[in-house]
Amino acid sequence: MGRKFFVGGNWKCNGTTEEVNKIVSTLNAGEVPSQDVVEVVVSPPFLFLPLVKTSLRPDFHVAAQNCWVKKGGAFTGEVSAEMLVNLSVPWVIIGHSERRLILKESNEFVADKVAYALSQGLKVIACIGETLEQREAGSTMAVVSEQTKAIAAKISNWTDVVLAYEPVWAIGTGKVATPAQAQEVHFELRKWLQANVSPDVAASTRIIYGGSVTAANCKELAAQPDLDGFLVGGASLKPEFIDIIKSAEVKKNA
Ligand SMILES: O=C(CO)COP(=O)(O)O
Repeated sequence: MGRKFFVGGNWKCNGTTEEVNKIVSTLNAGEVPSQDVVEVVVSPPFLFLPLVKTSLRPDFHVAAQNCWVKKGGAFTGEVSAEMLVNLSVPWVIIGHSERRLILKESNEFVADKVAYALSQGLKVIACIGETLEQREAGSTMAVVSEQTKAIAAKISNWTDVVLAYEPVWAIGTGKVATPAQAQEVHFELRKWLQANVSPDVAASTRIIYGGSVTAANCKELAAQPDLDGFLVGGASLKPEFIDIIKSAEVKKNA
């Protein structure tokens, strides 16, 4: 149903000006499939967004890693959705597990952020995912469907949403979900969208996987039918990010 492969690079809280320039040069020199085949979005820390935006090749786009939950104002230390729009930053990552767990962002708070960012015209990479404890307790689907339900309750248009399934136990651990494990959750999430939002939204919304994705494991994951791309952490800071982008070809040839 024409879900374009999506590869996001989440740089998290990493980088100096020199390192950022180096990553951008590598990305700019990379030979990757055309924009018709893959959408590439990199997410540097706020401070580097203007630098990356002006120096990055035009077929790649940028995302912020967070934004404030409502209109800006007296909220020390926050960056508003309006500011991102003002700087022509098209995308924002919301609800990353590092923010949910370390900064205690609740399902409702994340959902409010998603709704507000969309209302301002931003496109949103909304992150969900279970912890190891939750997986071992057999509550993976209960957890990710609660997280998705909170978002679904507050938005009516999914066109500008990419859902990122990132099992917490796979993030930064080198312990990637197996293709079957990822496919199972992506399939269930799509089924959830079909039953609780609409068949159209289920068919058209991209569900991407994140958690220890590398050049070595991306192709097998990309081949899974309900997996529409990746949100890459550590490997997005390295030249192998180009190889991960190229895994979009797997889909094209599927
Ligand atoms: O959290 C992630 C992307 O948002 C994944 O991080 P890693 O690829 O470093 O495991």
